[in-house]
Amino acid sequence: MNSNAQSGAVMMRLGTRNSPLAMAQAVETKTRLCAAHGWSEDQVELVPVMASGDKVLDRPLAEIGGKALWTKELDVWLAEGRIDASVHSAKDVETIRPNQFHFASFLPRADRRDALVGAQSIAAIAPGAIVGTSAPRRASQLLNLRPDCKVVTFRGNVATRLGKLEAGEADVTFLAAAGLERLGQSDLGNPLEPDGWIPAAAQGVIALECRASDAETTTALAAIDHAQTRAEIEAERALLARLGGTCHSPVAVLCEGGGGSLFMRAALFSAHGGERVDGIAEFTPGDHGPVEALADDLLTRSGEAIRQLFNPGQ
Ligand SMILES: NCc1[nH]cc(CCC(=O)O)c1CC(=O)O
Repeated sequence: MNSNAQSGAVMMRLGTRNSPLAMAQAVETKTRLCAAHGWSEDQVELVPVMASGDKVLDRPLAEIGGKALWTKELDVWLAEGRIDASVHSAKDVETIRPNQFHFASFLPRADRRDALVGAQSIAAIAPGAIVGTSAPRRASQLLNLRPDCKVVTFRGNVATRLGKLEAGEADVTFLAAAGLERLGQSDLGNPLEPDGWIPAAAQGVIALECRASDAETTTALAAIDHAQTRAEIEAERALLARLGGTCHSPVAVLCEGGGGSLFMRAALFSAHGGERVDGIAEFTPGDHGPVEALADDLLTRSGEAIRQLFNPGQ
């Protein structure tokens, strides 16, 4: 960060992926930073960085390297000091991160739900419909509820996926309601209530990472941290860490609550949705004992078809 506070000096360089959704998230971050610190627009510089995850679009992320493909270029830029902080979709950030970085801020959580595009509800999907998704959690959860559906790989940014739907490559797809909202396209999706459909860990949240050694940036970012969101995301990530979940692991988790108590529901699925294990936990923010106990209990109750998709203890 630039310690020279003179008017007009760039105070922070924010690295971001260059997809339209990532850019919208970076703009939101910049707006919040300027409001919190009284900086003008040109005092926060957005630095778009092309991520490998945006280059290879013909294969599922889980096959080509997982969530690291969203972070590795930004990580290099951050480590080399070419940017002061990275803007991430919290859901896309691997469970285990380099020690030299830390999450200095989580912005207030937006809509956490998945939305269905092309059908009103899971029950309303036409029998035998083709559903486009590359997310193991979405595919397995869908097949658990609707074994008659056929899942096909669907990657690319939001516009690409909507284009594939338009072109008839699938009848239905899922998109994060938060993503549609940030792109001004909420009207396209039908959000699914968490009672019947559990979203992904950290969905709907923008996370800001900086170098742990950079006290100035850490302090500046802390001004826009949202405590409730942090409590939820840290708990959801603690569950993933305890499960040893990877991008191949169909795990759904949602944490909500307030007033000093958080409530978590989670489910694990087998690859084709034939098996499913559900559980809940209640805990106080920061006390992840019950969350870890939930992870252990879910794996204990799981059969081999689910357990083989997780690496607990790693
Ligand atoms: N993996 C892609 C991705 N990462 C974050 C979002 C949406 C925004 C969010 O969840 O914060 C999306 C798109 C989607 O799942 O439809």
